[in-house]
Amino acid sequence: MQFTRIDDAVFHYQVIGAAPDRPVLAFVNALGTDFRIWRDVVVRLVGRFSILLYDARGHGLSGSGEGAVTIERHADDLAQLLDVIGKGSAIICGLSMGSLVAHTHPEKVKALILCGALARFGEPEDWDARIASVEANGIEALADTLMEHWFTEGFRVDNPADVAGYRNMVIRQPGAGYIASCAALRDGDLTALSGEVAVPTLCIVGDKDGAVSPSAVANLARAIPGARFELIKNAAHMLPVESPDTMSDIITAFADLAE
Ligand SMILES: O=C(O)CC1=CCC(=O)O1
Repeated sequence: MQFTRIDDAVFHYQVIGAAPDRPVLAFVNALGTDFRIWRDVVVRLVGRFSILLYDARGHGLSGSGEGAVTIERHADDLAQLLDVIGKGSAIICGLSMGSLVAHTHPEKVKALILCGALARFGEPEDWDARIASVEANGIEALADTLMEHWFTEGFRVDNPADVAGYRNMVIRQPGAGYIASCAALRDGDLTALSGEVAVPTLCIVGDKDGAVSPSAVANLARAIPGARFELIKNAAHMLPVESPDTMSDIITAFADLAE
């Protein structure tokens, strides 16, 4: 199956490499992306894990549903999707917005991998300005800036087709879904939850991340009891695209320790 209904929306998902003896590894997307961003990591990890990929509410081929979107609502969707595939809990790896979603339902989490993660992203007025900009001019007006945040200059010079493709991905996200998740990010603050995380946790960030500062991610790791921290060299925000070898090595080593 590739689609399922959760509450008021249809969700696009895939389970890859399912086997009863393999730990479940669920990937949770960043704002403005769909699950294709994980492809190069998934192909490296597929024999080791049962992998769940899905498009978040209002992204990719998943529907938006009605009403406001919050980080908690995104997390409820993930929790229900794990139930749909018959898995009570998983190692959850979230990128950016996905990192907030990843640790909102502790009962569903065996271990956490938080990539380009913060407990709170930006100031509310920045999100309001972004929402106003997308309402007025569409996502396309942001796309070049996003590419600079997502990818290092070296990657952009060496891989212009990939960058053009991911630019297409972001500008083709449903505008209403993108705006709804901007509002979720504006209102989402998991600072109080960070100190309560009780599962093995790894925080990862690229040293050239243009969306979050590596030192802020290091601070998040310090706030989470026992969390490890990894800085990936020569990488920006879109770690699974720019650094799939390093990402998959780090994920495998962490899962070995966490099991
Ligand atoms: O879109 C951005 O600016 C970076 C970002 C913040 C949360 C997220 O998922 O992406």
